[in-house]
Amino acid sequence: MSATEQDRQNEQQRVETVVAEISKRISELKEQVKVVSEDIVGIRKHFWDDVTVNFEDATEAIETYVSIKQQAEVLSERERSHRHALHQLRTMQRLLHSPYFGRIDFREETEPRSERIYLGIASLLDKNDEHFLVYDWRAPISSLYYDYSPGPAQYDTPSGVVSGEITCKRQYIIRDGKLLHMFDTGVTIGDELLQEVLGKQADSQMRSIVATIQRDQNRIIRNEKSRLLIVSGAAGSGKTSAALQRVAYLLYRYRKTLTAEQIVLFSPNSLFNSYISTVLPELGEENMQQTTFQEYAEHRLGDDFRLEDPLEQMEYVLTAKDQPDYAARLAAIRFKSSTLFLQVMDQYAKRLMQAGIVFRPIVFRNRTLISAAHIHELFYALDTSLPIPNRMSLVARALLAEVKQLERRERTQPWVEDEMEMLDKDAFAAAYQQLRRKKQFREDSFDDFDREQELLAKRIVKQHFQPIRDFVAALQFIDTKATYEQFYANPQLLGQLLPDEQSQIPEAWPAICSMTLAQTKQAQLAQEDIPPYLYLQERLEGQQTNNLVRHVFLDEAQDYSAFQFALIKSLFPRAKMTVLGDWNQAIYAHAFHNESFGTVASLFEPQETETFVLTKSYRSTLPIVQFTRQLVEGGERIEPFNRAGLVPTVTKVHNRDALAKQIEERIQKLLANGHKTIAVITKTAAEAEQAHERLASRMPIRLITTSTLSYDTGCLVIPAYLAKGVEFDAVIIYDASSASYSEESERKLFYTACTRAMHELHLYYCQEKTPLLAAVSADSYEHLETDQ
Ligand SMILES: Nc1ncnc2c1ncn2[C@@H]1O[C@H](COP(=O)(O)OP(=O)(O)OP(=O)(O)O)[C@@H](O)[C@H]1O
Repeated sequence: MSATEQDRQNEQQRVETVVAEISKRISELKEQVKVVSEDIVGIRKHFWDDVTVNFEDATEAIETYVSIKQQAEVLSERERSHRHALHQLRTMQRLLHSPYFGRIDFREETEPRSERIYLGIASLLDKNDEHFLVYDWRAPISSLYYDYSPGPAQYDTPSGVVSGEITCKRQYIIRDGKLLHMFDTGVTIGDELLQEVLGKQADSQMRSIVATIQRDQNRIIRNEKSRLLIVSGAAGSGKTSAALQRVAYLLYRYRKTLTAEQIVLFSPNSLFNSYISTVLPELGEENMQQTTFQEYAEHRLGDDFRLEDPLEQMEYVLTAKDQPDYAARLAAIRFKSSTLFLQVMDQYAKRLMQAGIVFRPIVFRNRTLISAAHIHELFYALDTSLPIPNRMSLVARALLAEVKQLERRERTQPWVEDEMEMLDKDAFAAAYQQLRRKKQFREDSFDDFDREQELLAKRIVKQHFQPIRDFVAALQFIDTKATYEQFYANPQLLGQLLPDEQSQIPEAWPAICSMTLAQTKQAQLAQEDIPPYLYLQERLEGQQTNNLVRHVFLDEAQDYSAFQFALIKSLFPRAKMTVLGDWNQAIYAHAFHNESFGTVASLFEPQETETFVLTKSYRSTLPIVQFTRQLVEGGERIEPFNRAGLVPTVTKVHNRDALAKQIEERIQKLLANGHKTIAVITKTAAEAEQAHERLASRMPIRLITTSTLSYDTGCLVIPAYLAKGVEFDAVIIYDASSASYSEESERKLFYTACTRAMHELHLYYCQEKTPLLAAVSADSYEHLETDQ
């Protein structure tokens, strides 16, 4: 069935009817919000007028209590109703702009006629609250729209499967109450609307995709069964989009039991957090909690160590190749992030059950009150089959009892008397008052000088001992740092802890050990040491788990090490996990030898796990995807979305000055072509600074660094690893010469940078172009050479 002019007129009329209904609701809701807020102000103002306060006897007091309670309930009911009306009002305001985006005509098997289902970002009932003028895109019936072409179709409902036939499927672009376009579609969500959406200019914030969710993405969004959902997808295939619409779906599906605070998204960096932060509010939902692994590590270890940032580590890997310990450091990064090392740490923790944990003594005024050896003895006297954290709690309990004894004995120490003499009048008066108060319940006299002295001593010692009690309760007698260091102090130990003798250990292990110790001695922890350190800490002190969180999302999951997966899983024992990533974008050194989601999959039972693969790339034009997919192994499996555009260019320039001039000219052209966000992507932060310096004298351009929290449209210079997950209208690769991208290990970073482009991609190089372009066929880009 194709859309005729008559159809179009009917549809425009329907839009107008629905918009009129929405406008009416908006006025009603505005009035309601006004009335309710006036009520609230009134109740708050006159709260006590309607309450009879009388505490003369128990009956009166109860009546007073009941009357206050009633009044408070009226107030909180009004407040609830205000929140509800406001929420409804906001939803209606969002619908007013574009009330729906799709329609299916569905005839249930048992019905003679089909029903028209219009889909929008929220539900709208007619004025009698009987029929849906618009269905929420997350309603069970709406899945038909995403999953089927016209023909036989079915959907799940809580009471079973409903089968029937889709007789028409239509898409609309409605803006400000005007029907701009409509398309009838045969296949899933037709190309026209996607073309329209994807052809737009990039924003500094991500947009929702509910109008054009593809079938494969819908399966991810609506999956409810798996404890672990793994999504492996090409650059630009909509992994992040699917994750965010999934959050919105879950909040709708479980709206009675699930709140946004019970969902946590781990993302690559703060810039990315701000990039995605508008999607859920656009859909009328609150944002989930957003964090990064580094933020979590800072929270746990930030007081004890200066933690290296993942981006500092990255900058080192990319720029410190000439340093003498570079090879050892790289080996350390890879080894310490591997599953093998996770097993080694596990073995180490098991061995610590029998012997070897280092303890801190309990020291008071430079005197050892309880020696480390004594704590060691207490700990290892306990049943060795008990988990370490349980034994630690028992030790803490025993220590607190000992501290109590010691505290009593301490009262007779000369320093206490000295301190008493130093007490000023006020302190004496306070002690006296305290004694007086206590005296009411005692028989002996408060005049008793000795007793006053005794109580003052008790008070003084108690005050001084409080930090000791805190120290014990916080298990600070465990010296995790020394226990971690002890593992490196004896490089031979590793051999004894390997799960099997064939395991490969780095040749540079002794050097790695010294390097690690040199850092920890200065209270610094390298990025690769953070997960194993945290892991050991958890094994010694016990988990700091969060039982409230029900869903954890890990975006850019290829950047997580085996350790990080294991830690995150154990932190949220009651949560389902959605893990999304692309191995072609595994830019961190620890990921080079860890090319699958096997590690994370092994954390759950196979029957609890489902894996989805997204192969179609939506972000970039056809020529850009045809270019970028040749950069990576297996790239032929990446399917471009058929959107026309200019072929990428690769331009040779003579020197750095010429480079800046050429880039400036390119940017002017891009701006003239209507592109809004243009990113000059460099390999490193150091290079970004240099590029910015050269370009900033020629045009307004912003430098993005690790401390940038958000960005606006415009021109920017950004290092590749900060551009992760983000996209731009046009990308300029600042220096694609062989001097810059020379190593195979930089391929993924280079690929990540190039795949940030939506509409145009331009690469520049001096002298030789990078060997990473060798496999790219010459007809997939335009080679340009300048005479400058
Ligand atoms: N179904 C869709 N409809 C419209 N746009 C889509 C759809 N799927 C993806 N996109 C668009 O494609 C672009 C890339 O999506 P997204 O960032 O979610 O991909 P990704 O797989 O996370 O990418 P990367 O791994 O490269 O960061 C975004 O602009 C997104 O809006």
